[in-house]
Amino acid sequence: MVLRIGVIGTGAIGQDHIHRITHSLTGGEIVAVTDVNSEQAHAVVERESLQAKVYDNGHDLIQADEVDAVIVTSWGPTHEEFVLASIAAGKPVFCEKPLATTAEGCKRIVEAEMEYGKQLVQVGFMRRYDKGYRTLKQAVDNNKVGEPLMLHCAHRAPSVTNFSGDMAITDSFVHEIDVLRWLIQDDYVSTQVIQPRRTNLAEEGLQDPIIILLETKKGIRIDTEIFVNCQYGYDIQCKVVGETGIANLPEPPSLQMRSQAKLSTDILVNWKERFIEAYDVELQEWINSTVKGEVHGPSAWDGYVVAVTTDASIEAKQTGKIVPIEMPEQPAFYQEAKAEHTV
Ligand SMILES: NC(=O)c1ccc[n+]([C@@H]2O[C@H](COP(=O)([O-])OP(=O)(O)OC[C@H]3O[C@@H](n4cnc5c(N)ncnc54)[C@H](O)[C@@H]3O)[C@@H](O)[C@H]2O)c1
Ligand SMILES: O[C@H]1[C@H](O)[C@@H](O)[C@H](O)[C@@H](O)[C@H]1O
Repeated sequence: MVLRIGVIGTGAIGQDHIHRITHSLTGGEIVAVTDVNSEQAHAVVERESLQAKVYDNGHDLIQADEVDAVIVTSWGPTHEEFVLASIAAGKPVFCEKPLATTAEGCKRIVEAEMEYGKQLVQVGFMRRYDKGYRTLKQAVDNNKVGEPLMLHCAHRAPSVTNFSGDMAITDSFVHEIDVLRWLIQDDYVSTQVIQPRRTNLAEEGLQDPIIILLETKKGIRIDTEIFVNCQYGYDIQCKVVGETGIANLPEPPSLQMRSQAKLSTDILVNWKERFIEAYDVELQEWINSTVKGEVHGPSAWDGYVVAVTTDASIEAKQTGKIVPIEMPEQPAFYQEAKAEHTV
């Protein structure tokens, strides 16, 4: 069976997902698209040679008979409304991060999905599909370094544009919030934000870098440096310090050169390249599980946990205090589903 997919939002990542589903992946076909910039939506259909109808708006696309499943890649503040509409229509939906811009919004989605009675929502946290993170998780799960005690992480980008306010947390750190919890199978209990000396190379008003300190239920301490104007490259680091050893996130493969009296390897400069394979695996696994009527990837509950942790971290940045993260118990509805699948 071919999954007939409608895409809401044909901007940067929407175009990437359309391209990979059409040219690299199997089992999915883009049959409908929409964007508030309809000229762009038409241009994408033409450029990718899609047999797809361009809809006036996301709601009509969700209702369309030919659409089996929905991908939401519009701006963050529009996600909640399209995910809720997909649930109301009983259609599986893959939503790029954030699931909603507030924890309350995510909660509304969780409640709607539970009321519907079946999981339909997957959130686009692609790091769980990265080969490096999967290798690291295997080592942790197989007790290769003993019980994890501390994690030292970094999320660095050469530079950013239009990054303001708390986007280092809401746009960047959200990936660590999701993937680290998945990696160590633990929940966060508090967060603190340290603001070191500010780089002169950040846009006016942006505090860069920041260090975020998370504590988990088991007492694991996690420090993450977010530095989005580091100049030298896009660099994601994760080191798990356990009772008997240390496991590092593997570096992306790169040619080692000996030249001009130097031994060197390149560092990537953009996130698309760094996670290109992860996006492919993520969308392929989403198509495969959706056809079976299942959700295997990051759930609406995971999206909610990220939003609660994000809100607490913003408060911690604003107040300079250690802020408790109060998370309700995960509903059985999500626990049962998780027990059956691994991602
Ligand atoms: N998982 C990741 O690593 C990752 C990477 C990049 C972006 N994202 C997320 O994907 C989303 C899109 O990011 P982007 O970089 O593609 O942004 P973008 O601005 O390039 O594209 C968003 C598109 O959505 C359209 N749009 C906005 N409101 C709409 C509406 N109501 N209906 C239909 N279309 C609408 C815009 O016209 C635009 O074309 C964001 O939420 C972003 O955080 C995730
Ligand atoms: O910090 C960036 C992340 O590393 C990427 O994976 C994208 O999510 C991008 O939107 C963020 O700005």
